Amino acid sequence: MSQLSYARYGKDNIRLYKVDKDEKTGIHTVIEQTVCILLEGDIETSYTKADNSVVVATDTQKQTCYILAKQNPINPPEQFAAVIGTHFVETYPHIHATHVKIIQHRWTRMEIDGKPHPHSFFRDGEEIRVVESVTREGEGISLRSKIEKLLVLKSTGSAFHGFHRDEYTQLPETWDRILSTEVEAGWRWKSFKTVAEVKEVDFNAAWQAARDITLKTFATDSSASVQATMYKMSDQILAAVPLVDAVDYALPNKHYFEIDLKWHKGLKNTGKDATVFAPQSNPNGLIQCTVTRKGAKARL
Ligand SMILES: O=c1[nH]c(=O)c2[nH]c(=O)[nH]c2[nH]1
Repeated sequence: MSQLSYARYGKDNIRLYKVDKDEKTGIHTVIEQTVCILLEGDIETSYTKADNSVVVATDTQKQTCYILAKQNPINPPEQFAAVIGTHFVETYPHIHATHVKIIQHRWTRMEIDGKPHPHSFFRDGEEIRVVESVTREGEGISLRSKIEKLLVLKSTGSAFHGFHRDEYTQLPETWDRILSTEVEAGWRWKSFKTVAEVKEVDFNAAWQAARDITLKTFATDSSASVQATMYKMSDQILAAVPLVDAVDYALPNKHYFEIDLKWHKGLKNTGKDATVFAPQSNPNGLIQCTVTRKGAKARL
């Protein structure tokens, strides 16, 4: 009658914290992550025949995550994802693929009296660093890194004019508008054969470069549109990180509407006189793109 056509299982929302304590200087470095592990393989009978002998319990997966975190660096998260993924594929002959997602939360070192504090940190926003990995038996490790939930706004330096007009168009052209978005930026790495190969890569430098390029381009570009600005960002990340094959952005356009206040004693609050705006929750524009190197296959 029926057949199992998709099966993955594992542990989600494994919360993990690791501290590195430098004995000489007394400086602590902390990392907090949320890990998801999903396994694939010859596990059909656990669904179709109640055969638990093929099940590496999700609790075992969680315990393994803690042990691997004790035995290995968990920063950069790309490297830890590869370590976890490879462990399951190499340890269990019937497990053929591991999908690992790691969300790294921000703990930024406090500055007290102008000096970096050795062991105190604060959460400076909701921005997260994300890694998605797939380790497949015989096929190596594929990695995608992401920045998510980085909220930015510029109060000028953005225009939107010259767009298609017809009988459905009401939006006026603008040469000066507010631009705000919550950045979701991803970069896909060339595939790696082994964990040793992954360990050679400076993922933290790439994350820093992608973040710096995103912020600098957002701030300094005379934006003709979200589309044009995000393409410039993608292009620069591809140039800065040679091991990256593809860069993608998904940028919501978080609108700020002008409010006409001339009904009140002729108050001027539109065009160049606009200072009070109404931030909109929804609907919002949503602009997406993937940019690859010339000659690479497009995946639109
Ligand atoms: O940068 C923009 N891109 C669009 O496609 C668009 N559409 C729209 O209404 N406003 C904007 N802004």
